[in-house]
Amino acid sequence: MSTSVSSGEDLPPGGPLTAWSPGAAGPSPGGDPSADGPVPDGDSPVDGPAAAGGSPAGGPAAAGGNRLRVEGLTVSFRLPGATVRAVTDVSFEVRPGRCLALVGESGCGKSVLAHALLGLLPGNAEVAGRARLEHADGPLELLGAPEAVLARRVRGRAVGLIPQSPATHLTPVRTARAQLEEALRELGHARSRERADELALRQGLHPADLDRYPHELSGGMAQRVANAMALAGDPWLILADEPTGGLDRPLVDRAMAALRGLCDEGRAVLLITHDLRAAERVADDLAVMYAGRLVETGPAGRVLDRPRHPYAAGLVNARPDRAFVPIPGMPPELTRLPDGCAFAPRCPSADGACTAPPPLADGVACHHPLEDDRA
Ligand SMILES: Nc1ncnc2c1ncn2[C@@H]1O[C@H](COP(=O)(O)OP(=O)(O)OP(=O)(O)O)[C@@H](O)[C@H]1O
Ligand code: NI
Repeated sequence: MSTSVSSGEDLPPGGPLTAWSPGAAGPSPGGDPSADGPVPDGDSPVDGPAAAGGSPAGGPAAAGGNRLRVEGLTVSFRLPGATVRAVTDVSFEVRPGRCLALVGESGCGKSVLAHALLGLLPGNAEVAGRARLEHADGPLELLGAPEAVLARRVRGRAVGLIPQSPATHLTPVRTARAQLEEALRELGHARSRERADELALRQGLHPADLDRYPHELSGGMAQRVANAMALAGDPWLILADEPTGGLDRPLVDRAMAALRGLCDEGRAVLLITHDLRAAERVADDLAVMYAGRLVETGPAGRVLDRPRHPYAAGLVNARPDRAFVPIPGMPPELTRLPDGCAFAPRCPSADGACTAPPPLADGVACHHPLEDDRA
C-alpha cells in the first residue's frame, strides 16, 4: 500500500514478528464446566461468561487510557483509468468498554476502512488521514506505520480481528488447532497447546473441535475459532468485520452477546455490519456510512429510534422487523461520486442545496435533516 500519510512515531521493539493474529495469550479461562464433552456441531450453546472471552488481571480492563482516534481517514484505489473513492474523510473514536457499530449497505467502504487501520490494503490503495492508537506502549499512528510495526505491535496484540468470513479466513489444509497454536507460538507462547485448549473452552468449543479442518467446522464453530484467534493476544480493541455473515439468528444473537461481553470486560469493539438488529443488540454508538462517508453518528438507541439523516431513516425503514421498505435506487459508483450529497439522487428531501457537500455537523451530514418529531 502506498500512503500519503506520515509513518508512525518512534517505536520501541515489540515481540516476535507475527503474521496476522494473536499475541501472548493472557487470560486463563475460568474454565467452562458445560463444555466437558464433545460439542457435536459446535452450534449447541455453551453459554456463560466463558463465551465472551474473559479478561486477565492487568489486561484490557485495566488499561483505562486506551483509545483509537480516527480523523479524516480517506482511502482510494487507483485503477487503470479510474479512481475508486472507497472511504472519504471518516472520523470516529473507540474506547474500552464501548462498542461502536459501523453500518451501511454493501460496498460502502466498511471493510476497506477496517483494512486501512490494520495495514492490510493492497498496493494500489492510497490512504490519508490519521488513526492514532493510544495504549500502554505509548501512542502509535497506524496509517503509514511500517509493516513490521503493525505485525509486531498492532495486529493480534493491540487489535484483534474477527474477519468477515471466519471459515474462509482459515487455511483449508490445516486444522484449526495447527493454526491457533502456530499463532500462539509466533507470539512467543511456550505452552501453545494448553493455551489453545483454554481459548477454545472460553469460546464454548471442546478442545477436540480444534482438531477439525475448516471444512469440518459448522458456521458457529468457525466463528468461535475465529474469536479464539482474535483473542489469543489479549487485544484491548476488537475489530469485528461482519462477524455474523451466514449465521442464523440464534447464532447471530449469541455472537452479539459475546461481543457485548468483550466490551463489558473492558475491551473496545468496532463492529462492522449491515445488520441493524445485530447492531442494536450490542452497540453503544452507531456510525452510518454511505458511499464512503459517515452520514450520521450518535448513540445507537437514538440513531435507530430517531434517525436524522434520510439515508439512516431509510435503513431503519428497510429493516425486516420494521416497515421492510427498501430504499429506492442504488448507491452511486465510487468511481463517479457526485460533488454534492451522494445520497441526493435517492433522497425524498433533496433539493438544490444538496449539490453542495453537506458537512457532518452535530452528528448528521445533511442539508435537510429530519427533525425528531418527523422520524
Ligand atoms: N483493491 C481494490 N481495488 C479497487 N476497488 C476496491 C478494492 N477493494 C475494495 N474496493 C472497492 O471499495 C468499495 C468498498 O468496499 P468494501 O469491501 O469496503 O465494502 P463493504 O462496505 O465492506 O461491503 P460489504 O458489506 O459487502 O462487505 C467497493 O466498491 C469495492 O469494490
Ligand atoms: Ni465488507
